[in-house]
Amino acid sequence: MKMTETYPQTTAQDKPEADAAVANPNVLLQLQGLQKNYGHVRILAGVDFEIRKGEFVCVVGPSGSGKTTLLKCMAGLLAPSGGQTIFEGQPVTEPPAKLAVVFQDYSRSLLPWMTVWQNVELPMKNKFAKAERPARIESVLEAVGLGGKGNLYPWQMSGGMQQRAAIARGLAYQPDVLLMDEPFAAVDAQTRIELEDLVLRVRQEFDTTVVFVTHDIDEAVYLGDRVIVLSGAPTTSAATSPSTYPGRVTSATPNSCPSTPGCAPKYSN
Ligand SMILES: Nc1ncnc2c1ncn2[C@@H]1O[C@H](COP(=O)(O)OP(=O)(O)OP(=O)(O)O)[C@@H](O)[C@H]1O
Repeated sequence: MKMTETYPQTTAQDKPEADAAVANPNVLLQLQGLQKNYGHVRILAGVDFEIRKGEFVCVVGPSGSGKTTLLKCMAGLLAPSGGQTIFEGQPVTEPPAKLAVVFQDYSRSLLPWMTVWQNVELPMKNKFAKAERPARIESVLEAVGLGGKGNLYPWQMSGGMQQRAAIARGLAYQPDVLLMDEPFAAVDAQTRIELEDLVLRVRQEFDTTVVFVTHDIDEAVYLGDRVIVLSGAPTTSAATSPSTYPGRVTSATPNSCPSTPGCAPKYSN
């Protein structure tokens, strides 16, 4: 992707926290005072939090609070106006190769002239040898309930099936972190429930770190090991809490959260 915005220049001396992220190998993503203005309008006014390996973290906030903006900055798709995102110890200045995004609008994220199989295979071409791909594609399609449907085109499938295909594409690539931007906002209530459970299941199966943006607090509490609450714009990370959903099985270590600085409940405004 061609980046059209210029990233603020920083030096190693400006960001001692980046070194801290390198020093703590469990920290995968770190947002440090992330700011974003559109023209003179400030949307993100300094957002700070960190994501550890294996966590499923939901980011929740009201409409217009800048959730999509935040996710795009994290993904390197949008340059912040200030602050930075550190991914695996490096400042994000372009989309990192080990990061995948699933967007809300599945109808525009899958390429309509390619079959589901081809859509899933596309990003894998830069990472996996040709011989490795079929088994992996079959396994992720099976995991998302699209086993045997690889020959269908997106326009031959329901909205829920298309979003399953988009999730499969994100997983097949085997990213270190999967960012999901309100991925179920456009599907019906029944499909949404199925897809929520699907995401929890495949997250366990593929041991993926997930950052899931939603405006739905119930969905955030149901899915997340941890929920980060954004204030309204100009937005800060208003609170971070461990989820208390009973019976939660995770591959991460959320119980350690309350005793660690980034996880402790935090009120910054
Ligand atoms: N490219 C842009 N140029 C100018 N303003 C923008 C741009 N993108 C988003 N905005 C504005 O920034 C604010 C935050 O938008 P954003 O889509 O990030 O919020 P959101 O929390 O994801 O909203 P929603 O939950 O409704 O999807 C909104 O007021 C929006 O109109």
